Amino acid sequence: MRPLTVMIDNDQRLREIQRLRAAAEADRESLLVRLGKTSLSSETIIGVDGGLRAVMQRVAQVAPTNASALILGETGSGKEVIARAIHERSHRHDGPFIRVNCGALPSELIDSELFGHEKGSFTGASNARRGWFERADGGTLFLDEIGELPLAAQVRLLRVLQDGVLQRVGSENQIEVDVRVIAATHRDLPRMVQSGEFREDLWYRLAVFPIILPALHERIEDIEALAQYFIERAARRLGVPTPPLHRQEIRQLSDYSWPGNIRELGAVLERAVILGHGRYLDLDAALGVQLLNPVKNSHRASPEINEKTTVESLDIIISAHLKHALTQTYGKVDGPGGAAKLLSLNPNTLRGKLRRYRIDPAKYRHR
Ligand SMILES: Nc1ncnc2c1ncn2[C@@H]1O[C@H](COP(=O)(O)OP(=O)(O)OP(=O)(O)O)[C@@H](O)[C@H]1O
Repeated sequence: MRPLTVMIDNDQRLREIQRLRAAAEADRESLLVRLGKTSLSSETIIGVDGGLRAVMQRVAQVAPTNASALILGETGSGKEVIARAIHERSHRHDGPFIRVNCGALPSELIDSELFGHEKGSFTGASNARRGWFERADGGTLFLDEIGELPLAAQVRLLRVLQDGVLQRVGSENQIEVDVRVIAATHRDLPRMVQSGEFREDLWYRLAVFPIILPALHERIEDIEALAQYFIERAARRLGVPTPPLHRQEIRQLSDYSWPGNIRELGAVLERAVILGHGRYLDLDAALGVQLLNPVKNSHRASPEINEKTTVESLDIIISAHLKHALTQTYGKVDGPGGAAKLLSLNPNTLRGKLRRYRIDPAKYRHR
């Protein structure tokens, strides 16, 4: 009979493996949703004639080849959109496009997830399973957040890329796969190579064709078109009329630093459409929430702070705060339940502020 402690260890390990499998399964579910109709087709890439012109030229050069591509860019800057564009413009466009988030793979399951496993090859492997490489056969495998892949997995990935064959976990058989790999990361891979966190041979293999995606603050010329696109999309989704986008609002969007890039822009504009009930864009309030979020803004806020942006940001925050109070009081300024009481301000002082920030309380009465 086995000692009790060993049995407990095994049980715990099995439970842990099952938990990890469930987590991987959940990630796969979200992946499949992304592969479906929520995915963005290349038709809607904004900026192809603007800030993405050089990137799209690179896409056109690399797409018809079978070369690996490496997309480098900040979080939310559109790396997946570009990976998909390469796939759609390649001769593999009828094949699968599969995105795997390397950062979300539990380290114990990386091999099994990428290369598959045979039945009984490890505790919990009750069935044989094809890995993502096999599933992407004839198509493109998009390895997102490649910088998160542990060194041991990097070695095995390199081997598959070089030889075009893989072995499932627990099998001696070599399986041939025809997969084009596109990798992406927001991390500084060359620095990781220097520090030994990323293998140099894999870097050379992947970086055959690097594509550097500009951050949103480096392609301000696209802000208006992107904003218009996101406003229309939000209005359509919410079933409300499309509110107009004014010059002053475009300026306001252009002045912000966008640490979360295009994803953040989309979220801010959706919030602005919601807050303005489709009648107008409540950009002050939508951006106010963003500016009050110190975590998201911290990494780029400091070098850009100067007197002008600080004063402007403060104005935006105060104005958002006043609007928020008026939303809660349905436009009532003084008396019981009024915004003055809520803000502990003298009603005349509040009226002065509302005039200064050109806020009309009447606009909030209908809500
Ligand atoms: N050029 C573009 N035109 C329109 N929408 C875009 C464009 N680029 C990105 N988006 C949208 O912005 C959001 C973020 O894009 P995407 O997921 O491709 O960024 P990412 O760089 O891969 O992000 P992460 O680093 O988090 O993986 C998505 O909703 C995408 O549809």
